[in-house]
Amino acid sequence: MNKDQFVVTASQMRDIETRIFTAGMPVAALMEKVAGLISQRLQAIISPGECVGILAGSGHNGGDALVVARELHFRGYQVWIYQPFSKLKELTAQHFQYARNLAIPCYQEITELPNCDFLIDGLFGFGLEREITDTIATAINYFNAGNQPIISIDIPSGLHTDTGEVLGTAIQAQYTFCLGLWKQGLLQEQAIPYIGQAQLIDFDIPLADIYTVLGDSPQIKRITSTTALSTLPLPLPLTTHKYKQGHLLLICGSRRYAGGAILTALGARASGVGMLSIAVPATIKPLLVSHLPEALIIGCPETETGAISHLQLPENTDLNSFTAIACGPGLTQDHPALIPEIIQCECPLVLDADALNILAQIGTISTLQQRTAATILTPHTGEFHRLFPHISPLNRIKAVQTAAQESVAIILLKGARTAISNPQGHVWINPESTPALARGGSGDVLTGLLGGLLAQILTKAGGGFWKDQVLDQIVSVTMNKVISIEDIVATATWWHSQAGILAAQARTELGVDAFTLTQYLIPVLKR
Ligand SMILES: NC(=O)C1=CN([C@@H]2O[C@H](COP(=O)(O)OP(=O)(O)OC[C@H]3O[C@@H](n4cnc5c(N)ncnc54)[C@H](OP(=O)(O)O)[C@@H]3O)[C@@H](O)[C@H]2O)[C@@H](O)CC1
Ligand SMILES: Nc1ncnc2c1ncn2[C@@H]1O[C@H](COP(=O)(O)OP(=O)(O)O)[C@@H](O)[C@H]1O
Ligand SMILES: [K+]
Repeated sequence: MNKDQFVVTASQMRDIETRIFTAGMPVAALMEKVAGLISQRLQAIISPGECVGILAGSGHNGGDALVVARELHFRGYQVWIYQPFSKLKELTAQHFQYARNLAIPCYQEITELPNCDFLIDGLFGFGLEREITDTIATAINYFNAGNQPIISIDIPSGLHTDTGEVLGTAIQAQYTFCLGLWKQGLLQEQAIPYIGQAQLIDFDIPLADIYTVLGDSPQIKRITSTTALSTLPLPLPLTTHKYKQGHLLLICGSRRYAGGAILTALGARASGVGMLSIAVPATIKPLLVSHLPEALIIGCPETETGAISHLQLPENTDLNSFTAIACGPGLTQDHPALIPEIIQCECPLVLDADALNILAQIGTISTLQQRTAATILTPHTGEFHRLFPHISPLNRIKAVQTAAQESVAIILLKGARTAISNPQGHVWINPESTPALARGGSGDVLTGLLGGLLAQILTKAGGGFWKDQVLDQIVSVTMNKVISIEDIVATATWWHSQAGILAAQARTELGVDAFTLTQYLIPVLKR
């Protein structure tokens, strides 16, 4: 089984490690196995004959590094060791003694160090708990200032394993080889500048130990292509028809921000949703019709400034006629009374952009208390702060958990590492994205895509069921598996960022405007 989706804190990793050792695996044997795998990975990056500097700490992260030093020495690399500590853990001390007896040059002062082509960072792993100061801090800053690439073992030394916070100073790695299971800190936004390209080294931790420590339904998970694809509504049932593929209502746009409505609608189009209705101010109806001939465009009465002033739905239709509703992009805040009207709907509701700004004005928690079905809020950091001013966004994982619990909504906090939490604190983190998405309008595309996916999967699940399950957010048991609303939110997030990555590969990071992004959504699935 792929262990890519699990995420651990330092204390959980230590518990798992203890179980393995108690079961009989010798500590030295595990270190030997792990370091062997690291050495193999390194040999794919570094050519024999090149010079490798090994930075060894006092704990088992240093032990790993010293075994790597020995292996590379025998494989024909020129190796030296920097080991400035006077007291080492026993196993680490043994490996250090053997390396010295092999005549691998060892140094305690940075001023003595020869040049090298690569540095291997084994100073600290998940055992680092306090600030790095003095000699070691100076050394880390010295290594960062050099121009040789650094490869970190387990986590860049200096990062807090859980929060990704820099404890004094930290190694800026080109590669990070995370050992066994992904550490939570590597998924925090503040750690990104230090990690480089991250890879997991699977060293066969028994699944039973993982589940014993993390629980049968782990609280924090990484979104992977496998987890995301398993939630997509593919293949379509052979005998389906358009009303069985979901009916999404978008409420978006204004005379001032007509483009936001188009981008949201193009995101929804790519989701494959069966029926798409779009409520916009009447003035921009012809524009929407010309871009989306397949959608039902509902022209609504508008304010003097060109914002929707009242939702005028077609005859025999009310908000509960739709499988899902997504609202917000391009609305403006000119007519706040629209949001209390929409909040009353009994179907899942996505609120984004100006809908969130209005929600913050009229009271986030008191307004959401009126909801009888699932609500999904998709703020970026600024909107998050307006909605939940008392929650610190520094530890984004904790922040989404707290916000979701307080608001009884699913919170999707956008950013370079988008984090999603349901009210019970189950979190998904999107580990792969691209700064090419940091452009106006790309969030609108996500809102449409998410709305369309929700409508489709909820319909497929038979509808109705979820209405009684607001707290559990469980959609249904389809194809022998439970799909919860937050799983659908995670899938939309993954799809959106993969489209950004694919578009950036084809067109560079500068070539991913929001319209272009919509054109890469379907190619992600073809790939
Ligand atoms: N789990 C697994 O399955 C496996 C784990 N493995 C490896 O073990 C690593 C964890 O090893 P670990 O527990 O020995 O801790 P690690 O991070 O090496 O160092 C902590 C040491 O540093 C010291 N120290 C702390 N802060 C300091 C500071 N600010 N400034 C100065 N010193 C400071 C502290 O000593 P102290 O001073 O507190 O006595 C302590 O001794 C893990 O990341 C992975 O690489 C693999 O080998 C096998 C599979
Ligand atoms: N540095 C980044 N790396 C990866 N993804 C990013 C980055 N910056 C922004 N994004 C993504 O781009 C989108 C921007 O959304 P948002 O801020 O709502 O923009 P807009 O409101 O203009 O549409 C989000 O999905 C976010 O996760
Ligand atoms: K390290």
